[in-house]
Amino acid sequence: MIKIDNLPNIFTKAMPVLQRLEDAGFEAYFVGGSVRDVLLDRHVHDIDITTSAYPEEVKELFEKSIDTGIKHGTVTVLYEGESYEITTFRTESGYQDFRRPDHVTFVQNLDEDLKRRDFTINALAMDIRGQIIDLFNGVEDLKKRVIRAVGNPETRFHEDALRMMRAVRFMSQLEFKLEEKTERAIKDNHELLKKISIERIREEFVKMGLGSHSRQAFQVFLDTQLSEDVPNFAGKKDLLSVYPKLQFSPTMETSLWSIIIILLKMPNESIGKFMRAWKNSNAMTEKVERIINLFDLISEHAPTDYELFQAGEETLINTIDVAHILGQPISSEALVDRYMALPIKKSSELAIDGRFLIEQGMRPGAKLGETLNNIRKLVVSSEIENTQEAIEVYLDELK
Ligand SMILES: Nc1ccn([C@@H]2O[C@H](COP(=O)(O)OP(=O)(O)OP(=O)(O)O)[C@@H](O)[C@H]2O)c(=O)n1
Ligand SMILES: [Mg+2]
Repeated sequence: MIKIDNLPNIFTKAMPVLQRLEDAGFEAYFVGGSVRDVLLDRHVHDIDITTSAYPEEVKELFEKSIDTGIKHGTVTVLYEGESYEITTFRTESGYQDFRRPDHVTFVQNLDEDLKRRDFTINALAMDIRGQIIDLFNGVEDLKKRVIRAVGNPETRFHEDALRMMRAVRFMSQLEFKLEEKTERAIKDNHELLKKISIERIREEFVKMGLGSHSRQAFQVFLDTQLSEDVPNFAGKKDLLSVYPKLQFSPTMETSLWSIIIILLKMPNESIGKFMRAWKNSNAMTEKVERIINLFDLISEHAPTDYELFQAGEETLINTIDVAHILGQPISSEALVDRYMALPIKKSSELAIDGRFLIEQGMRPGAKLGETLNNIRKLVVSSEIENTQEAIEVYLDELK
C-alpha cells in the first residue's frame, strides 16, 4: 500500500477535521481530485472528504457548517478559516434522465462509495495516516497516464452523461490518454450529452479548452462525436478540425471562444446568439464581440490610432493573443507600442469635456456631442495637443 509522508499543507490543515470524525467513531477519508493531484504532484486546490457519518452527525461535530448539498449528503464545514466539503458515503442510485440523481442512497462503506465514481484516478481515497486506498488500480493508471472509467464505462456514463465531457477535460488538464473501452463507450453514448444542462457542459468545455493538452483533447472530443451534442457544433466537424492544429492552446477563456467563433466562420451578427446558446455571460459575450471586431479589422488593414483607442488595451491584448494562437502574422509589438504611445487612452483623459464646450458658448445638443467626438479623434491621432489652450485654438478656427 502506498503511503504519502510529506503531505502538502492543505492536507495537514485538514487533518483535525478527519480526526474529529474518527474520534466520534466514524470513518473519514480524503477523496477525489485532491488525492489524484497530490499523487501527480500537481497543485491541490481543494479538499473533499468522504465519511460514514450522516450529514446531521457531521453538523453536530462542527460549530460552523453550511447545508451545501444536504440532499446529496454534502455539508460544508468551516474549520480554522478553511472550508471542507464533507460527503456521506453514497451511491448514485435513482438516476433520472442520465443526470445527477435527485436523491442518493447512503451506504455503509467506502468501497461502495468509490465504486460509483467516474474514473479510476478519481476513485482514490487517502486516510489520516496518508495511506492510499486504491480499489481500481487508479495509481497504476496515474502512472500510465490514462483516463479509465471505474468498472463498466457504459454504466458510469448512464449514471451521469457529463462524465463523457469530464473525460476529455481531464485528458486536456492532466495530459492523459483515454483508455480504449472508455473511449468506445463515449462513441456509443455521446448522444446522452443532450440530456445535460448547457451550464455544466460549458464548465467542462472551458476547462478542456484551457488545459495544457487542449488540442489533443479536442481531437478526441471530435472523434467521439461529443462535438455533435453541444450547442451550434453539430455538422461543423470540418471547420472545428482546425483546432487540434492550432499553434498553441488558449490560456484565456476569451481566446477560447474567439477562436471557436473564427474557426466556425460565424457572421458577426450571430456571435451573440452563439454565446447565449452556450449560456455565456453578457460580459463574456461583449468581450468576445470586441475581440472579433478588432481581429477582423486588423486582418483587413493596419488600424488607425483612433481604432486602437476605441478597442482599448484589454481588447488589443486579447486580440493579439487570438492572432498568436491562430498563427496569424501580425506585428503585435508594434501595435502595443503604438497603443502605449497614444496621447490619451480613455475619454476621461481628454483635457476638456462637454461642460467646457458650453462655457465656450456652445449649446447642449447633438452638435456639441459631434464636436466633442471630433476633438477626441483629433487628440487621439495627435492632430491637436491634449491641452485646453490647443483645443480653444481649434474651436476658434471653427467659428
Ligand atoms: N460527474 C462526476 C463528478 C464527480 N465525481 C467524483 O467526485 C469527485 C469530485 O468531483 P469534482 O470536484 O467535480 O472533480 P475533481 O475530480 O475533484 O476535479 P477538480 O480538480 O476539477 O475539482 C471526483 O474526483 C469523482 O470521484 C464523479 O464520480 N462523477
Ligand atoms: Mg474537486
